[in-house]
Amino acid sequence: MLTNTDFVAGALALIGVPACAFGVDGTVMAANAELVTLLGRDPCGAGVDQLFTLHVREASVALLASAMPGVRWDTYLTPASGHYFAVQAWVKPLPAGAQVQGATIVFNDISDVRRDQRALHNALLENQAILDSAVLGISVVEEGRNLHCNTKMEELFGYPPGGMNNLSVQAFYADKDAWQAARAETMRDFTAGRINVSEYELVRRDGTVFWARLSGRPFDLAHPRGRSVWLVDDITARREAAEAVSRARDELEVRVLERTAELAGANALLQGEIIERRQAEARVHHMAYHDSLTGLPNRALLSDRLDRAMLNAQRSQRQLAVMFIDLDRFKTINDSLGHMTGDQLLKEVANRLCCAVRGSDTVARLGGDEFVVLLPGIAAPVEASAVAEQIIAALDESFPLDGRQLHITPSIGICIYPDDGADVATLMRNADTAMYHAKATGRNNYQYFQPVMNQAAAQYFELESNLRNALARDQFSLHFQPIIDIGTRRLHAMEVLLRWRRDEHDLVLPDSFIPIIEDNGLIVPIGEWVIRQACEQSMAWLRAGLQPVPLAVNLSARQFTHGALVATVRRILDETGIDPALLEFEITETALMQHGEHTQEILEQINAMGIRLSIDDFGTGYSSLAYLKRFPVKKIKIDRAFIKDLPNSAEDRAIVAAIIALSGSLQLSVVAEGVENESQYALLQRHGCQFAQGFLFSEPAPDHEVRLLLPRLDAALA
Ligand SMILES: Nc1nc2c(ncn2[C@@H]2O[C@H](COP(=O)(O)O[C@H]3[C@@H](O)[C@H](n4cnc5c(=O)[nH]c(N)nc54)O[C@@H]3COP(=O)(O)O)[C@@H](O)[C@H]2O)c(=O)[nH]1
Repeated sequence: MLTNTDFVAGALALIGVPACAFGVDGTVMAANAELVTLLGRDPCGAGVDQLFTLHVREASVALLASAMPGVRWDTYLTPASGHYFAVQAWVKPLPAGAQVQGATIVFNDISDVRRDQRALHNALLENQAILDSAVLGISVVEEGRNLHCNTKMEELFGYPPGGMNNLSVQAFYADKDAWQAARAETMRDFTAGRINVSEYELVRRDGTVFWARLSGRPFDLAHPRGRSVWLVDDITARREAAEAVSRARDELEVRVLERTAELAGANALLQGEIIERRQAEARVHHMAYHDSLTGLPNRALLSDRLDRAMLNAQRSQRQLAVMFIDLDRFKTINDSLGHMTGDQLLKEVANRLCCAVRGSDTVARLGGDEFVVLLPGIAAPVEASAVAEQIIAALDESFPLDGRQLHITPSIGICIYPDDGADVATLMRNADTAMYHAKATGRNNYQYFQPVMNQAAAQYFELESNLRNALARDQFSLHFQPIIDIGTRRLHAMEVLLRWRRDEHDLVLPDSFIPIIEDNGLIVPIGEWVIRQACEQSMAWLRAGLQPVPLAVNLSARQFTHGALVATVRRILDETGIDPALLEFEITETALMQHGEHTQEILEQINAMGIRLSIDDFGTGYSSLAYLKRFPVKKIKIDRAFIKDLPNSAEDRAIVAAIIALSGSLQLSVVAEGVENESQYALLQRHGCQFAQGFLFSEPAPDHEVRLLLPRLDAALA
């Protein structure tokens, strides 16, 4: 028979969710299978309170006791396993007419719901924890309003907790324009399905600003205008640092540019200096090996080339020639016409020398008027003769310089390698010796070196060296040679002739030393000494009561053209007090002709002082009386070469007669030199020659002899 309890159990079985029924005494009367499964045990017979987990048991029993119809509450059951799980309990009392009194409890398993709730809760807690611990400001924005945000965001903007909620985002921008620009940019990115990342200067609650990096994205990229989440980072420090870095980089860049420019400048300067230095080195090198005036190789380069040429000649079994060239009387031109003209002449000479030799030959200048020509690889010494002749011919033509026609001749010394020397020094020395020999043999010629020349050269150098001290040692003296009036055979004048007493026994005649002192320039101080000495002698005769006669002093070409001559003579006249009428200067016609207008000028100045001028050695040079007419010359002296054979040579007689006749017509007095016998004297007298000089009357003699020829002043007055 079916009991009421069976009926209740049958009803419970139909419910389909865990359920049970309990009586008024609180004992479970029936439980369906779902509940038994859920609990893992059959609760029937046990107290209903035992269904519930301990911590909710009391509360649940209280609710059951209230027997409120339809009471529902969430509670926990404790299954056999010991785990509890969430259920919603729904109590319904058994109907009042029922045979059993009690109530049913239907359980709704809400453990999943609870788990989900818990998970959600945990997720929310997690999110909150994340939001609260985030170092970035995070906010949710909708329709331009900040719905809510994290603490960091509030800190960033200086708001109290919740103070930013529902605020318009515009409030965070400096002005409306900035905000609208940001919105437009955001919409552009969101619409394109991108997150928006931007940097703006935002405003805090207190009005201060800071630089923020914003990164926003819509919750749903498909709805760009919907809710969005924003991350905000204060990047002021980073920007300042970046700006500082940028400034520093800019400064660095500027500094680098400046330094680069500086370095470029310095580099350019350096390059310039390197070029300049190279040029200077090249110049120095050129200067070291070339003559600055003519550009020709100098002694150093010549030595080098000579060295190489000797090696080549040795290898090729050939010879070479060294030609030492000295320009005759160049110093006279230099002294008289000045260094500028002298330099010009040297340059022209250099050109002509270069033209006279082959390209493979070397023309060098050693200095002054000394040149050397090196002929490498000659087959025989005679080849040097051909070159020497070409050089003489090349210089033969006059040099038009400064409106003058200058003439210069070379003296050339030649020596041959290996016969005359096997090293540079010996070859140069021997060529030089040969050159001196060429000078001694009349200049304007060439001479090959011969060993015997060394002896002559040694003598020459000894002489030259002694001459340098002769003036200081008072070794010079004057001799005087009378010039006789042919008509009366009485003393007319005296020529002053220099003598050198080299030692006690050795009286040296001028022909042996005048050319040397002309060459080395000593003629200028020695010549001055002669003029002064002659003037003093004349004054001494006067003081001795003798009637002085005019003294004829020889002037060499070099002395004549020396710039200081006129001033020197004037000073001597002043200092000695001699009457200028008692002084005559004899100049060779060659010396006169050499310097054209310059000569004219000097002659006129001398003439203006009252000193007479005569032409010495007439007939040996240009012999142009017409030309001489231009000069203030009073007398000519016929060279003794024409007098010597006068009695026997019709030709000489004709020449002498012509000179005397022409001189007469030009109102020039004539002196015949070198008259040694009466025949010559008679002939000269017959041809109307006024004056004569020669051994027939007297050889040159010292003062103490010639003063005997001078009339006494008192006798002359009587
Ligand atoms: N610039 C200077 N030149 C000078 C000076 N003193 C002399 N000289 C020149 O030296 C040359 C030689 O002079 P010297 O040896 O004195 O010979 C002179 C006479 O001794 C010589 N003479 C004179 N008469 C005769 C003669 O009858 N027979 C002969 N064989 N010789 C004779 O002639 C020389 C003088 O000649 P000149 O001068 O041409 O009148 C000589 O050229 C001097 O000029 C000086 O101080 N400065």
